Amino acid sequence: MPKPEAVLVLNSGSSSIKFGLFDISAAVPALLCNGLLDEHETRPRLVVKSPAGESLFEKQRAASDTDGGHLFADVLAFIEDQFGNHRLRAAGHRIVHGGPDHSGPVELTDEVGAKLERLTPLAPLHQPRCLAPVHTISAIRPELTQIACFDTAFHHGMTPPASRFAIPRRFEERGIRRYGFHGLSFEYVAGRLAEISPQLVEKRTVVAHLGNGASLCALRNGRSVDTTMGLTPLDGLVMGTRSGTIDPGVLLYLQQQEKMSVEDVQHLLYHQSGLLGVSGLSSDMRTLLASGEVAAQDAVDLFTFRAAQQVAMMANTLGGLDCLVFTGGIGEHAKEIRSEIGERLGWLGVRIDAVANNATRERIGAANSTVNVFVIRTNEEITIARHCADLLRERGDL
Ligand SMILES: Nc1ncnc2c1ncn2[C@@H]1O[C@H](COP(=O)(O)OP(=O)(O)O)[C@@H](O)[C@H]1O
Ligand SMILES: CC(=O)OP(=O)(O)O
Ligand SMILES: [Mg+2]
Repeated sequence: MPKPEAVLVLNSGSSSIKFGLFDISAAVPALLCNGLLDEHETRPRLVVKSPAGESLFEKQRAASDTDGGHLFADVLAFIEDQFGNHRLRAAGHRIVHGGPDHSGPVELTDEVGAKLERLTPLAPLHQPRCLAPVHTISAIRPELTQIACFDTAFHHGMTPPASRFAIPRRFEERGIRRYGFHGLSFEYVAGRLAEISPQLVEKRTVVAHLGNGASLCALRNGRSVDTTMGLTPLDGLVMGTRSGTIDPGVLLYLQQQEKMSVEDVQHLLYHQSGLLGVSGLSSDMRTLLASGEVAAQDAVDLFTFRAAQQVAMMANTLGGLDCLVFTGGIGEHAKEIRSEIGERLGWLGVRIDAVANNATRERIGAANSTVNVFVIRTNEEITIARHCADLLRERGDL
């Protein structure tokens, strides 16, 4: 009997690093175990669970050891130990920025890796975090194929005017255009929506990925036609620590009048703004919803105001709205946020059923809603596993 084939998936986000081990022997990848590398505590912690949610392994690094990279080595050792009957064929990575050249997954050769490294200024909060495990794994397992799956790829077919900035055309030729992100999540949601409601595929759908990073995608026929993030993951919605859409004049003012350096402005926009900046309290939606402070409520209000405003923008691209989907940590778990955004979109025909919403059912639209409203739990990891399996099969390696 040949050994079953497996792929290790790493999903490095701005607030978490998730991973999953998938059996890719059959057409549909099957989860073997998954886990979280939690770096937010003072000591990085690794938790591995079975598909049923039982804890399989837990490890906390010593206080002196702040390098999360060691935990990737622990993940590989755990897999070797517990799933040694599988043949690990590849490590698949979520890479946030793919730049203009990548419309699909690619093998992470040294050359590709170096090119992706050069995109760091376009995603300074993410790109180094996504590429770090690539380096760790290639040091420990140099023979293992590594594959990059891009957040930008799903939006690659987006065309002007949606993809264009109103600046001189020569900059567009140099790649300064709107790329969009969270594509692995939008791709998963589009696929799941087609399973739940095939008749909605041709309809006008807006997907709201609301997590620590947040963006919207206008979907038609399963493809992205518009999105709220741009050249970088700073544009669009209010996020945990990012400003979202801002008058570019503010940036000039901060530099010219407040004498802030370019680095200070970058730090302000990526790390000190958004929910954290407005509340002065936290970037975590749970903390803000539980707080009685006025500034926390102000931050939540701005979040839902801007989200509804930009859903309307996406609906405008689509020429109307038939379907609204919530996903991401906030979209999946914060019923208050879904309800508030729904209220603000009442004029577009959105009505959320309070009972279904409180119970976080998959369908939360009320009977009199002209818009179908869903909550779909995203799964970027399985999307990456599928892409890796497809690439390995295309190459005849599987
Ligand atoms: N039960 C909950 N209620 C409200 N917000 C939640 C809940 N669970 C998670 N969140 C929020 O989800 C966000 C993280 O989203 P997630 O998609 O997991 O992050 P990332 O962007 O790093 O992938 C945080 O702001 C967190 O507060
Ligand atoms: C692109 C992006 O914003 O990702 P995250 O939600 O992980 O921050
Ligand atoms: Mg995420």
